[in-house]
Amino acid sequence: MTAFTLHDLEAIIAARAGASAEASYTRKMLDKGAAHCAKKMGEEAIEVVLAGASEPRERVVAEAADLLYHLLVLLKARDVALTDVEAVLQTRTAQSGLDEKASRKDV
Ligand SMILES: N=c1c2ncn([C@@H]3O[C@H](COP(=O)(O)OP(=O)(O)OP(=O)(O)O)[C@@H](O)[C@H]3O)c2ncn1[C@@H]1O[C@H](COP(=O)(O)O)[C@@H](O)[C@H]1O
Repeated sequence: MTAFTLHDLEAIIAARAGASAEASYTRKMLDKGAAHCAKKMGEEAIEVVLAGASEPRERVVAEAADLLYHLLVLLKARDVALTDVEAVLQTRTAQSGLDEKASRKDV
C-alpha cells in the first residue's frame, strides 16, 4: 500500500492551477475549460476500457492512473471537491446498510 492518496493528488492539482501553462500540464488543461477536460477524460476512459479488455495488467494500472488524474482535473474545472463525491458514495453505502455490515463477517 502507498501513502499517496487521491486527496494528495487533488491538492497538487489545486496548487498547480496557480502555475503557468508553460510549466504545468494541469494549468494548461484548466485554461482550456471544463468541456475540454471532460473530452480528455473520456479519451482516457476509453484507454482504460481497451487496456482492461485485453492489455497486460501494468497497462491497466497505468491507464487507470491517467484516468484518475484527468477525473480530478475535470472535478477541479467544475469546482467539485473529492469530498463531495465521497459524500455521495458514503450516503449510498449507508442506504444499502453495508456500512454496518462491513464490520461483520456473517453477511
Ligand atoms: N498524474 C499526473 C498525470 N497523469 C497524466 N498526466 C499527463 O497527461 C498527459 C496525457 O498524455 P497524452 O499523450 O494523452 O496527451 P498529450 O498529447 O500530452 O496532451 P493533450 O493535448 O492530449 O491533452 C501527459 O502530458 C501526462 O504527463 C499527468 N500530468 C500530471 N500529473 C500529476 O500532476 C502533477 C502536476 O503536474 P503539472 O501540472 O504538469 O506540473 C504531477 O506532479 C503529477 O502528480
